Amino acid sequence: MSEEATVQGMETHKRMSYLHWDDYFMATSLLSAQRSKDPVTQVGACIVDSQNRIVAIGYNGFPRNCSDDEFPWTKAKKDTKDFDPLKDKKMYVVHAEANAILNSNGATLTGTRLYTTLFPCNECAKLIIQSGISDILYLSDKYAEKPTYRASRRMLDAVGVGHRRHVPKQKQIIINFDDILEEDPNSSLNLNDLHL
Ligand SMILES: Nc1ccn([C@H]2C[C@H](O)[C@@H](COP(=O)(O)O)O2)c(=O)n1
Ligand SMILES: [Zn+2]
Repeated sequence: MSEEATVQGMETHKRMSYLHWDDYFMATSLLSAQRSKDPVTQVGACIVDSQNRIVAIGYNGFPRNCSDDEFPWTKAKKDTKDFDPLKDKKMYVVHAEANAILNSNGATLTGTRLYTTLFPCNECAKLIIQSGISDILYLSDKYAEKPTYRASRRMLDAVGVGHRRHVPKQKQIIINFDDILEEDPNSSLNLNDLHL
């Protein structure tokens, strides 16, 4: 039997396949990460208040007006003879979590939750603690053993900021613009004509 009960083609019950809150906010973070120009790791973050309202979102990128085409997206290799620390993206990138906090535009973040696609580093942990965020949900912890992430965990644990890996309820969420356009008789837009 289908999830949505129907009588003579009319939906009579609420739709059951709606997104769970945590999946919704993590998906928002993932969507935000898609804005990142970082060729290796795209990170997205979303801050949510106790009433499940999105306060701010962010992704990793260079500071405003620092050109994505002029600043380097490379990682400088320390043990090479032409090592140049100024050619390393980490000198310039604003992390997704930091951008989300900055994008909150002065709203109080006390007691909010941060959804992030990657566990926060130590610098972001400092900002998270100082801004009053009380819980972190993350997807990946791929750098867990690096000192910056161990320091992050140490600070978060010391002050009681909760952190847990988000286990998605849904395996995937498909966004297909075509689905909406196909059911709209007034749409003259043909997605095949788009220049992406
Ligand atoms: N929690 C984090 C961790 C990292 N980022 C950013 C910083 C870089 O743009 C990228 C990591 O690059 P990789 O070392 O994997 O080449 O992710 C962040 O925004 N938030
Ligand atoms: Zn960070």
